[in-house]
Amino acid sequence: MTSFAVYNPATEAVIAEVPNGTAADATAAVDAAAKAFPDWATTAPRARAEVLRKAYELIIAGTENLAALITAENGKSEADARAEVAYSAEFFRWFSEEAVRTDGEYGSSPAGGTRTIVTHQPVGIAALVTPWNFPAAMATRKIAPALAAGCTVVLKPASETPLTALAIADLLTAAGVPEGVVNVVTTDSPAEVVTTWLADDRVRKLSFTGSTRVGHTLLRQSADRVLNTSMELGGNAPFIVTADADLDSAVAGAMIAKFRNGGQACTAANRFFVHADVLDDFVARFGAAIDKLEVAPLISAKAVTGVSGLVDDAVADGARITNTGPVPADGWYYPATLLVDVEPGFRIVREEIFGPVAPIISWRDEQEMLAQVNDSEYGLAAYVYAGRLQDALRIAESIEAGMVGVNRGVVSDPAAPFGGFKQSGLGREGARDGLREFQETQFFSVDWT
Ligand SMILES: NC(=O)c1ccc[n+]([C@@H]2O[C@H](COP(=O)([O-])OP(=O)(O)OC[C@H]3O[C@@H](n4cnc5c(N)ncnc54)[C@H](O)[C@@H]3O)[C@@H](O)[C@H]2O)c1
Ligand SMILES: N[C@@H](CC=O)C(=O)O
Repeated sequence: MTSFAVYNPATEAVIAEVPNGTAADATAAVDAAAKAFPDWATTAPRARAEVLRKAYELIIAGTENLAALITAENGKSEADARAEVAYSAEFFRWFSEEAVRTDGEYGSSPAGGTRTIVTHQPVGIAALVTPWNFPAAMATRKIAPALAAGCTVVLKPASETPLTALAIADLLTAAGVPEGVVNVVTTDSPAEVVTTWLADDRVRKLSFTGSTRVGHTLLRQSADRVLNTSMELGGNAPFIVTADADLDSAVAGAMIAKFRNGGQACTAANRFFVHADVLDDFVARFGAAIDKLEVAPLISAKAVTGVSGLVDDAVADGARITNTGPVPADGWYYPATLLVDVEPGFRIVREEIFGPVAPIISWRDEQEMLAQVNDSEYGLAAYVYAGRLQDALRIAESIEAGMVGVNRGVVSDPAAPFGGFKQSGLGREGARDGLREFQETQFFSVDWT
């Protein structure tokens, strides 16, 4: 088999070569998953739960190793990498607890002639496709519920970050996951591998996390077999600050919502709507924090070009750069940047930045601001900072987004249903909803006459 190179974004050096999987490897992975499925699907829920719990413990115990791997291939800071390891392990703990809650329903028909028993079956072999920005968590957010439900999986990690997925697969084997239950195919020809899976009748589920652009393609391909799909796609999160918000708290939240993972998060605040009465104060405080912020590198040279093009266009349209943070001379870096005098129609406001740039829009009229907030094909995350909870909730309820941080800059939580409205996706991950994505609902209609 041929191989492809994995790079360290901070040094641009090659750090590993991994197998370059082909269509034949994709089919071999499904063969293994198909062989393992009958036993895993009928393994007692408690036994599956204990394997998942062990996986949680092993990931936590191996935090330093896994975090170092994430930093090496993704470039994120050590602190962000450790936080990601804890977050990714948590999916195994949460779904080990959900695996044993095998709920169903029992009812009777209105006329009384039948009894209805509703149950949930594992959907079958699931194809999982994940991005590079959270190489551990985006994989475990799918693997944990799939295994809890009794599914076996084939996983294609992003070609930029295959090492973390391979390390997680090893940890799962050590935790007692049987051979064939989790099968990783690394490749730099994603379409070849994923198309093979989508065309294979034995694959019953696609769970994809990545861009809306690739999501469109995979949804079209999935239509041919009416494949069960879960899509976690792009975002364009608004961050709203009202006139009476606690500005210290809003700036602290903005730093997390914008700069966690260097802005390379689907949930990253992409456009700031700050009330005109507090605009200068907010910009001064946010700018002071940005001046000191050293960001991690972006994932690639192409990503740096993309972010810098968005900023250049915004400046050409009339925006002003008020603050920038420090960056090293080498590596794929773009500095933390604050932009003011931004208008809602600018490209930087309409597209996902996926980098450490914060564009600020000023507002006075709440309805006008909400219309601008909702004028987007995306609807993943949003953030609201307001002094009165009822104002925050009124605004939150008006936003077309699946997740709203209310006076906080993070929404991610394995126990909450993560997902988006509109073109940000279909379905939810985490919580009980995440388990349901890997189950088929079945009912038995029982004669009662
Ligand atoms: N909603 C969420 O939960 C969530 C989480 C993380 C990232 N994202 C989104 O992911 C994007 C960034 O990640 P990315 O750049 O890795 O996304 P991407 O869409 O380029 O790639 C995602 C995955 O799809 C694969 N892929 C690419 N082209 C393909 C094709 N033609 N056929 C099959 N597979 C293909 C990639 O190799 C990778 O594994 C952003 O838009 C971000 O918002 C969303
Ligand atoms: N930020 C998201 C992942 C998307 O990038 C998360 O926290 O799960």
